Amino acid sequence: MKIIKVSDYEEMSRKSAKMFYQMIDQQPNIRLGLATGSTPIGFYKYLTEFLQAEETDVSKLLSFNLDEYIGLDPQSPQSFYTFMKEHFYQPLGLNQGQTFIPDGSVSDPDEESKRYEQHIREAGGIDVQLLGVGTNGHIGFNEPGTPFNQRTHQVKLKESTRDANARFFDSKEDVPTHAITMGIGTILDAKKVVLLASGERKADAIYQLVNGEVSEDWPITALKNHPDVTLFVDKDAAAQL
Ligand SMILES: O=P(O)(O)OC[C@H]1O[C@](O)(CO)[C@@H](O)[C@@H]1O
Repeated sequence: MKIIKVSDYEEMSRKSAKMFYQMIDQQPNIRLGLATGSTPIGFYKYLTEFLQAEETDVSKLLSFNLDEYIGLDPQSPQSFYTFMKEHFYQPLGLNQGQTFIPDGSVSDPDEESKRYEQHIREAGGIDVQLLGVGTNGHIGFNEPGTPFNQRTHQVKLKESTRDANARFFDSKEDVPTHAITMGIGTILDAKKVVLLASGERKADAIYQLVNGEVSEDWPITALKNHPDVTLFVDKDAAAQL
């Protein structure tokens, strides 16, 4: 694992975005795996800026998001689709034929999970997967205890995760109880993984990734089994290293 220690959120966002910019520039038909949450907001801002400044051709890239809540209309303000539209798809003018995210509004989320997994496979897999990490070490919505070989599937969210994400909703009750997420097996199939971690809330998870044993108790430790992981970590998240 390559560990890039940076001073703060801003530097993490800029440096990781520069890395993605260079990969897109070199491989215009790259298949990106993307993430939502507070962590990558700065990353998307810089990546959009770099691509626009260089007038990079983004018409051939494909993007696949990690996860989506079940029971939210894609157009609802809290859906991960809306997040992606605002931070990445619209600023770059990406079209619906190149941006993919599980549809959490369907009547059969298990069927949707299978369809999504198959879609990734048919596209040839993911070249580089961006990840954030939950305070309990979750990646995507793969909570502690998730088998590492799982593919895209439906999950029941931990109350701690619903609490952590309640800030995006009017009240905790509005936070969906379930989601569709790429499985850890799906994530590990990406050729390259780039993980962003900022802030002291992430320090335990980063400690486990770098110094802990591989264990389903900390889903992030699955990345120890991947041959090409780059971690961008700021001072606060690296506090226990
Ligand atoms: O970046 P944040 O908002 O701290 O969230 C951390 C993780 O939680 C999730 O948003 C899911 O709860 C992940 O997608 C993300 O990587």
